[in-house]
Amino acid sequence: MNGEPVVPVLVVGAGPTGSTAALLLAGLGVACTVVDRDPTPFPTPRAVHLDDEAVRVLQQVGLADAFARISRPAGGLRLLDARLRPFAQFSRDGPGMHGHPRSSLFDQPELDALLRAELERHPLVTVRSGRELIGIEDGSPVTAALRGPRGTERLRARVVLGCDGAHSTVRAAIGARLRDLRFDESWFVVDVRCRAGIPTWGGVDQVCDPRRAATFLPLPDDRYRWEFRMHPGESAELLARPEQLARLTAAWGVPVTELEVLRAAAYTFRARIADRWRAGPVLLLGDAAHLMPPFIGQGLGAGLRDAHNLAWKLAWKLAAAPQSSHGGILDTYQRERAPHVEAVIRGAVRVGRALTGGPHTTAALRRPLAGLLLRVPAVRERAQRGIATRYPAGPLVDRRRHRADLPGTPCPQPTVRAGGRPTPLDDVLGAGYALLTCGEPDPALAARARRLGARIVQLGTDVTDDGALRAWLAAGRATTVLVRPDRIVEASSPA
Ligand SMILES: O=C(O)CCc1cccc(O)c1
Repeated sequence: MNGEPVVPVLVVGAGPTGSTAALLLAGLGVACTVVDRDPTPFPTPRAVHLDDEAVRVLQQVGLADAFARISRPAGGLRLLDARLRPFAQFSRDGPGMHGHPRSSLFDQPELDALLRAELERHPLVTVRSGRELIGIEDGSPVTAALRGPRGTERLRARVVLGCDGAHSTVRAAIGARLRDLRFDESWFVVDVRCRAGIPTWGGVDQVCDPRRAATFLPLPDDRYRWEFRMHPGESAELLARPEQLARLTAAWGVPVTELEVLRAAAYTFRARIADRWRAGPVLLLGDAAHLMPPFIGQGLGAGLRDAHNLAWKLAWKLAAAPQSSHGGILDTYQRERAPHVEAVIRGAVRVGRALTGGPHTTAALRRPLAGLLLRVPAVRERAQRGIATRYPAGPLVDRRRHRADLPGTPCPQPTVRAGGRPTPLDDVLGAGYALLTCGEPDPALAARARRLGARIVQLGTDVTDDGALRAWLAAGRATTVLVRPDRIVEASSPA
């Protein structure tokens, strides 16, 4: 066993979070072995929504165009009463700050196929499907025991990433516990094809009916998803019967005979967060670290943000790059991600309760109350904005320099002109650190950028844009920002 080669990173779980983590790492020159329990990607749809910041992560692994082809931009979220009459709408029209549609709906098996093909193509990634992790032995390197087609195999790795979902074996192996954020509801999830089409406005509909809360999502092409809150005593088998399905979907006006059911299953929507995301070289990402109800469509996006936050830090750690100021770089992973994810989970729970909870009297009040609340500009602005990442101050988020608003938040990605051609900003920033400036950075920041090997991007010379970047810098009282490889601003120079 000791003569066996040691792989730099073992990724457990080839779902979108694990696959994206492996591709990000491979893009940074780190070889990964990805193992998955299932011999082939899981064929049924699960996640259906990503926001623009999450699609920007897919862009970093070269999949933004392919994702655009398999997804449809969504108009936003509407709240409907029990008779499907809209009473509030949160629009996600127009380009977001990340250079992608602010809301996209897709069918997960298609995303899985894109990611799997990319993994298979990458010379630094090895995929070993049909192998289930059964244990991890501490040590340096770590030894993972895998049950595979030829019995138990052992694999040694410098780092193990647990991307193995809600029932994570890696989580159990490091003794992490899930903290309960108090949401447990059983919902019936039905994915269908309807060749005749179901009339939609192009966004997500949330039916705020306490007797039968429901969500309706128009996926690409002729696919659709319904989610119905289940009543005590109901089962997926019962609700999947044609007469029950006809009753549940009647308000949408489609004969049940027009529906081809792709999947009908009961799900328990939960809100949980792991108390520790790392034990030495073993780390948790995605559903292994956190679970949230789907009411704001942020579950998978949180996993992709985890991968984005961690991959470059891990690459630096493994390369022992000259980041002497970044000692304990892996400690920043949970410190940054956990508060953000917890806020998102709590937001999803609040939305779920507000939209679908409570007795009939609450439902009667919901409509006028939503109307009133949405007249308050701050509330409206907050609801329209959706989820915005903001990491706390720490070793990689420097808010000490001046009254800095930008550190800890993402740098926008407009299309800029570079070398005479329209180019997404991230292509100009490159895969490492970048210093984006429209003035003279203060000497300390410039020196830090040099130490980090940052690419210097001068606004107005190297790139020009329509003024959005200057406006963003000015609003953040900055002339220069040091942008991390995950596009989060680490530090800024005052204006
Ligand atoms: O807020 C949005 O624009 C989308 C919300 C959404 C996405 C997916 C499921 C869901 O219940 C809501």
